[in-house]
Amino acid sequence: MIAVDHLTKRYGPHPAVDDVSFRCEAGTVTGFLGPNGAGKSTTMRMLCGLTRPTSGTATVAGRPYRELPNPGREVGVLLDASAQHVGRSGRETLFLAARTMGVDADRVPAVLDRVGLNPVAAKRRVGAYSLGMRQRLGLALALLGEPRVLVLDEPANGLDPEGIFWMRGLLRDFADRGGTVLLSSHLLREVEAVADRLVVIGGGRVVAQGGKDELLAGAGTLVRARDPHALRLTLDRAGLDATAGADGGCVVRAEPDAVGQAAADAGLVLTELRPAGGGGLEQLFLTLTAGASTKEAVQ
Ligand SMILES: Nc1ncnc2c1ncn2[C@@H]1O[C@H](COP(=O)(O)OP(=O)(O)OP(=O)(O)O)[C@@H](O)[C@H]1O
Repeated sequence: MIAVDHLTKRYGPHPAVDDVSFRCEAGTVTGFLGPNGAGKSTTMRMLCGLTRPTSGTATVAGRPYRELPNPGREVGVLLDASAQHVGRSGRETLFLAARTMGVDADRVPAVLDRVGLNPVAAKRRVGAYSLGMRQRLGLALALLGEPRVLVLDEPANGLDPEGIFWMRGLLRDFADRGGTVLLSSHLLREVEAVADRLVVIGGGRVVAQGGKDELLAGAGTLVRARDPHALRLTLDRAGLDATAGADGGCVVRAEPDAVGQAAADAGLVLTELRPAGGGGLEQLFLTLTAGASTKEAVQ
């Protein structure tokens, strides 16, 4: 289990992470989403003892990471796949990590196989690996100690579509066997496919969290009118809270019935009216993080 409570990190006057709290339970995959610079990596680094919080706490299995007696046996961490020693082979990297963690070296071939690094690839120097191969090796390192918790920052970076599909299966299987996964990703469709719960962060603060289905269901109403300006005025006058969505539409925090009625009362011609969650996670993400830098975040 992961518990993050009122976690805050300031660099100078502005908080990179601002009073963030969430839980990740056993048996679930939690998708951690946010635009560039939202504070995802900083939160994960604090969770893994790499960055000291200004205030608040983060624990794995009930303890701060730095107090875990053998952290690799409790939590598998993949924060930066390019941080591996380039002069060693993948196999050597894993053998060394196994010795450090007190894991039986016999586990190494099985873990290599699990992440899809074949014996030829495993003997090559990491310096010659593609980013996708480094991600697989990073995942192998994370899984080596048979932890119950995985913390993965952008693990799909550099993976091809087949690799992304494979990783989705691996994470789902890990959670279905009772593991806990916290996963940050820019690939919203992948997160949508694998996550049970979502934590959405923007400008260092949690803007939404909860079950994926529940968040998608409560995403409000997407409405478009022939005259967008008149629509905004009408929604304002009706006291309906609206955010400009993608492509000139508005996402309104109200049921379609209330939005349609307000438009009809004002004699507006609507070209679209539907639950916003029908647009999936991408639409929800854009709505929740509107105003923050989302340009690079949606792929
Ligand atoms: N060591 C540091 N010193 C100063 N500012 C930092 C440092 N690390 C992060 N920041 C700032 O904190 C904010 C959050 O950064 P962070 O890397 O956590 O965001 P992110 O959500 O992981 O973004 P991305 O998706 O682009 O990786 C950014 O404004 C960033 O510039």
